Amino acid sequence: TRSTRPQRLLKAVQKNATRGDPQSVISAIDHFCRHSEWAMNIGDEKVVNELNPEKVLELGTYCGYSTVRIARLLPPGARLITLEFNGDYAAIARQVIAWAGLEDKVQLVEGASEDWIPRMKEHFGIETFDLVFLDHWKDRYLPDTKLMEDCGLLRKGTVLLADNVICPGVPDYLQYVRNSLSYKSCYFKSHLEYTKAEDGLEKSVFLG
Ligand SMILES: CNc1ncnc2c1ncn2[C@@H]1O[C@H](/C=C/CNC(=O)c2cc(-c3ccc(F)cc3)cc(O)c2O)[C@@H](O)[C@H]1O
Ligand SMILES: [Mg+2]
Repeated sequence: TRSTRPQRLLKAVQKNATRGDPQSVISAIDHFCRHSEWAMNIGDEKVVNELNPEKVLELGTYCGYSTVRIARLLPPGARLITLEFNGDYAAIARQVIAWAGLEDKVQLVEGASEDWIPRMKEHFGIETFDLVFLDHWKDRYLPDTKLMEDCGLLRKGTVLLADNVICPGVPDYLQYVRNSLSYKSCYFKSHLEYTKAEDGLEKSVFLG
């Protein structure tokens, strides 16, 4: 059978990127997807650099591209937990993350966000997160945010960074974080990967 797109992405990484060099993994994936640098969501790097997070949660790993982009900026000892419930994608992402040499900063959990968010304390000993990157099914951003609130995983100052708030768009989530008294929210205009369409990230700080 024909290889899948994620399998071809992994091959491109193994062929064109240098083991242990996260930037070369990012460039190999950018090239594979015909991204161009200016189209990238540089918002995620700005937020990570400013925040210096110790504990990061990513919802929706896919092939691990944003995982590598974020994990490579983390200080030593910091940890990124990324949740992916599609076994094929999780298998590819594991190899992409390993190729980047970031496996000791990243914990990929194969499972659904709604099942694992309530288990962060007892399973990973995590009380609260410093940064959460939302990039999974768009209709799940809001329920999972409310679940994280209910599980006490957000502390005063926790940053939620949501991808694709314009395209494909997450209207219910945006309405919530922009109108809730518990968040201070702002929008990073960016471009949608692959195209020149406008997209953007929403950065929302939990106020406790
Ligand atoms: C619901 N709980 C969940 N728990 C764990 N993993 C979950 C998950 N939901 C989804 N996932 C996983 O996240 C990933 C889903 C991502 C959804 N993303 C998009 O649809 C998306 C779509 C576009 C896009 C935009 C424009 C366009 F024309 C075509 C595509 C751009 C993006 O940046 C996107 O992130 C998959 O790997 C899926 O298996
Ligand atoms: Mg996305």
